Amino acid sequence: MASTVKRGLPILDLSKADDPAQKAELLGELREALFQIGFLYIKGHGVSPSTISDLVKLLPPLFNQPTEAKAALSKKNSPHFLGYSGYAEEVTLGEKDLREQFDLATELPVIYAPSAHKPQNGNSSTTSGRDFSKLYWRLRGPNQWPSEAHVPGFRTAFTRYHDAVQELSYRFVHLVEEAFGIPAGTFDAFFSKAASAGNAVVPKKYVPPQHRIKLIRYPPSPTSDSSARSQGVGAHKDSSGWLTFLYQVGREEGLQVLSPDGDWISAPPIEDTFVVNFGNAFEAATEGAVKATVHRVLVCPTYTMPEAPVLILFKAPSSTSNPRYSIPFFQGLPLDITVSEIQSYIPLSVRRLRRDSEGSAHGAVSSFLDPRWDSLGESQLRKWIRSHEDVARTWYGDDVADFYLQ
Ligand SMILES: O=C(O)CCC(=O)C(=O)O
Ligand SMILES: [Fe+2]
Repeated sequence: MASTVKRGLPILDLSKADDPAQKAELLGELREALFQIGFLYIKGHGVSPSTISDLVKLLPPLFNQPTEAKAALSKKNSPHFLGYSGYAEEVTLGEKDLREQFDLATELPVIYAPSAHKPQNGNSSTTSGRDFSKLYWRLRGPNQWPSEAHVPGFRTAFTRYHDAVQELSYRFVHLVEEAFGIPAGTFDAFFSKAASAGNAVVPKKYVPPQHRIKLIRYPPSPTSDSSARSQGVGAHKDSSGWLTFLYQVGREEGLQVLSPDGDWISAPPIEDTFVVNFGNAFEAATEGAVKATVHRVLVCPTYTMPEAPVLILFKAPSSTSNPRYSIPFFQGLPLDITVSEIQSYIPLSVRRLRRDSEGSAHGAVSSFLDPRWDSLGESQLRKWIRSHEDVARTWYGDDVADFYLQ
């Protein structure tokens, strides 16, 4: 296992899926990546270059808006924790994250209904019997869009990017299912798509999930001491969703991945690729067979050599003065889904592959398995409240905030 990781993080070419002669090879590579490191690059992903560049070129104007315009989009306005957070407003592992970000999501209306146990819109065919007075439904709701005057074309470019990466994420999940040896489409029910024929599980109807996309800017490190790289975002497992599809903009490095041996491996930007990793829910669903791999971003004040020498041929050294931008897409799951429900979709043959966590730097299986947090929505609410206490106190009140902050 270690030998694979030491060769560098795997790069999988998804276009092999279209060629019957190459598909088996791709699925073999995917199985290895899933069970050995849980962190990989994909190329041949099918998202058009213009869809990516149309959003990427709006990142400087988005972040360079006047301070008041950004403040007007603050997450503090949003019970859904959607909007802008300023530089160093978030904390990971007790330390400030030196980045600023816009949190956006699939554009969806409010569904939370505090005094009702049934949806008020009468759309009972997909949602019957659901209790929308549960507080975690309040996480779901519309975006705060920047104004056309400040960032012209933003909503159109963002929506096109969202839709394309959503499509990629669904296609990729089908490959994961095949790599697991279960029918492609088994997890379609989570995304409110009709499950494919041949799926033995009778799918429950879920409310379509809301995917979240962060647009992040890491300013260059404030220190010129190259040994003192600062925390862009502290070591963490992704907790927002099922899978993460990260686009790293430009050439600025900083992303690092914790290997099972406890070494930090660089995950530099590679042109025309997305990085894929797995969230806490995926780790919990597979009982740790696929890890929610720990990663972090260190902001570099000076150029550091990438670990894979071949990359140097294709890259100019990073400049010290460029900010680093990145765009993670967190594939959402229905908020009322429970760990045991998700697990019922995963065959025992996969769950048995759990590596012994003892002695592994990946540590024990996610706290998402904690029975106190019955549904995904419950664990998401806890996560958002813990990272944005001010938003929580404003919109959810002190009792709720105190409960989840304990
Ligand atoms: O900026 C990056 O490259 C990674 C960001 C990340 O891991 C996160 O926001 O969860
Ligand atoms: Fe992350």
